[in-house]
Amino acid sequence: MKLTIFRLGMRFQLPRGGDVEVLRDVNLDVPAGELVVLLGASGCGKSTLLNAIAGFTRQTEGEVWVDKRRVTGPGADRGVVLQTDALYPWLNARENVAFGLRLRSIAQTERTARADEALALVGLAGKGDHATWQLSGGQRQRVSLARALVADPDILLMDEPLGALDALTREQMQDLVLEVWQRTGKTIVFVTHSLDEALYLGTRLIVLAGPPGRIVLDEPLPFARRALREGGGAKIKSALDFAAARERLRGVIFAGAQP
Ligand SMILES: Nc1ncnc2c1ncn2[C@@H]1O[C@H](COP(=O)(O)OP(=O)(O)OP(=O)(O)O)[C@@H](O)[C@H]1O
Repeated sequence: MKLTIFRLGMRFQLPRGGDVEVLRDVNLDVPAGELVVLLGASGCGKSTLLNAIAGFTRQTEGEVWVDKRRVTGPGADRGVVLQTDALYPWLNARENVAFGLRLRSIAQTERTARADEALALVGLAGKGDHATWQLSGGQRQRVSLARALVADPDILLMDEPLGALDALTREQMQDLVLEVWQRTGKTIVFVTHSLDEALYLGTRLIVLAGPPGRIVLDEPLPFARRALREGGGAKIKSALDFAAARERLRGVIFAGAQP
């Protein structure tokens, strides 16, 4: 489903009076099925933008639309995965995935079937009965991803979902994100401050600079589709054009402006 961000601005009130401008005039049109990566230095407003799309915080200016519906709060049309997994320790993996369906009064058999299907999609088939403490960090983030997917949202919002993982697990999870994207065709907005991750995962790259956060680069990327065609990333990440793109991007981020 299409995502539209129109003249979005955000100011936060400061406790001692006054306010701080965190986002200014952000405009973005994301067609259905695109994998958009939001990249920018720490504090430039990436999470603030994602939270506004999720409906967790209300922007002070502008509008967010999912297809023809205006976002005014959280909704089942947007699934969210955060850096910390926030799984309920008293529930097993399947129950964690199915939790949102329970709140929507979906019958137990359907909840179980849908949770198991979502777990299979993230490579955790047969792990539904596992307690959360029996799962590795990567597996816990797979459960979080399954939990976001189980309600079949139109858009998947991911805020540094791989940021807390070790380097090897992170690479495997990047390929999982690509696989899930290919199999589900979801529109994904993925926040990261890793240049390599952004270049590898996105079909479109948005660079934010700030404060106040604004878009300084918006361009298509070829590497994700190449990785899916060629079945893996190691060769792509060490290719000359990937290294050149990384260097150029580094310049953009540190200059905070277009090259
Ligand atoms: N509720 C709030 N009140 C005041 N300032 C805030 C609030 N939330 C965020 N900020 C400020 O807004 C700016 C942007 O924060 P945000 O978390 O969106 O950045 P980010 O790009 O996601 O950073 P990081 O990569 O470090 O997570 C920061 O300077 C932060 O301190």
